[in-house]
Amino acid sequence: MIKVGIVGGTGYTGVELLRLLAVHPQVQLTAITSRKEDGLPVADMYPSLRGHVNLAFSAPDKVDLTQCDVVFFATPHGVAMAQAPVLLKAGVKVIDLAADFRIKDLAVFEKTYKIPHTAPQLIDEAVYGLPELNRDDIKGANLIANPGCYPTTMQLGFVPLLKAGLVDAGNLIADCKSGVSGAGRKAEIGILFSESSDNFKAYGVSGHRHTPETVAQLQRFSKDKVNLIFTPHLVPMIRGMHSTLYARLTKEISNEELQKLFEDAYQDQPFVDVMPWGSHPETRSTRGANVLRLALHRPDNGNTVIVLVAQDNLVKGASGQAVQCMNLMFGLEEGTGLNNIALLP
Ligand SMILES: NC(=O)C1=CN([C@@H]2O[C@H](COP(=O)(O)OP(=O)(O)OC[C@H]3O[C@@H](n4cnc5c(N)ncnc54)[C@H](OP(=O)(O)O)[C@@H]3O)[C@@H](O)[C@H]2O)C=CC1
Ligand SMILES: CC(=O)N[C@@H](CCC(=O)OP(=O)(O)O)C(=O)O
Repeated sequence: MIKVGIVGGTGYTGVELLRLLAVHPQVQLTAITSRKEDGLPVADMYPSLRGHVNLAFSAPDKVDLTQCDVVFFATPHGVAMAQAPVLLKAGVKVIDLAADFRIKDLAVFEKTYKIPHTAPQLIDEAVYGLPELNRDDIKGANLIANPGCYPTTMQLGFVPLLKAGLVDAGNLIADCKSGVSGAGRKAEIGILFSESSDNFKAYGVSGHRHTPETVAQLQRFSKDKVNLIFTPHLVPMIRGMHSTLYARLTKEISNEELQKLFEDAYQDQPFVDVMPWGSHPETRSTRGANVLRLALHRPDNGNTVIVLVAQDNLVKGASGQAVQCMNLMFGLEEGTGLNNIALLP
């Protein structure tokens, strides 16, 4: 059994890890930290886990995480970088759901996140945890930088087009929407019920921290310089993310060939569903499941291709993806514990 520790067990991605790992056949949940809820049984806070998780939260300084085989950091940016060096030295694998190791360029990281990096020596060693694009490296990794939720949708939607050299890399547009759980479980005016329900707005339009992460990853697949306009929006739902991606075709290609390009790209990828041409993937069809659904459109058969992408921000956009990485790192079948179907309706 893999002994698992979770730092930040009270937050949304932390408890989503618990939901997935509590029924994972190869995992023994060993330690779950919370600074505020030291001693509280996990199931008292999250009754859905009654009968499945018998642990209590522990203050971070009261647990020895080096007894674990792998530690997930479901914490704000800056926490994993402080603890990863000691854990890695002790032979513990680390999966960070935050951004500490996602950006390889230290100056870009520090400018984007406005914090100094305290473990820059680990940045090169970290592997970007998007299995569909990085599977072999993840298998051999000790330190995973789990992707951001928006970047997952943008990469899986744009990469087949960029790889095939079919679109103008300098003119990519992503119009994305997230449910409110994307902002985490914290008290903040903008995510109060009265502010975010029955409401709809864009945010981060002049610059969002997911742009540099996404551009750097997309650039790996493009000969031409990538330029991305990314606009996130907050939608009045709890879970779910929908991205509408626009790219300009630069070569002659039929709709059938475009569809085949995506079907071929993802045919061996169990967690990416390429829907029939012209479909409309719904966030509801991904709720609680580690799946990303996408579909292609081309208005009036012109030179703009639109990729619609839907996922659950907490599962394929965060904790499910992290478990997918863990499975690969420990030589397990990639889908172990991740094959449940989305909620209906
Ligand atoms: N929500 C989402 O959809 C996604 C989130 N992410 C990323 O995952 C990470 C976690 O997000 P999310 O679960 O939403 O966040 P939450 O705000 O819901 O939870 C944060 C957790 O971290 C703990 N924590 C906070 N500060 C510290 C600290 N200094 N040391 C140790 N523990 C700390 C908190 O518990 P306590 O205060 O009790 O210690 C809490 O359990 C973030 O980096 C986020 O950007 C990535 C993809 C999607
Ligand atoms: C709705 C909402 O606020 N979403 C978050 C994205 C959460 C996430 O995936 O971001 P990181 O892991 O990179 O912090 C935001 O836009 O900041």
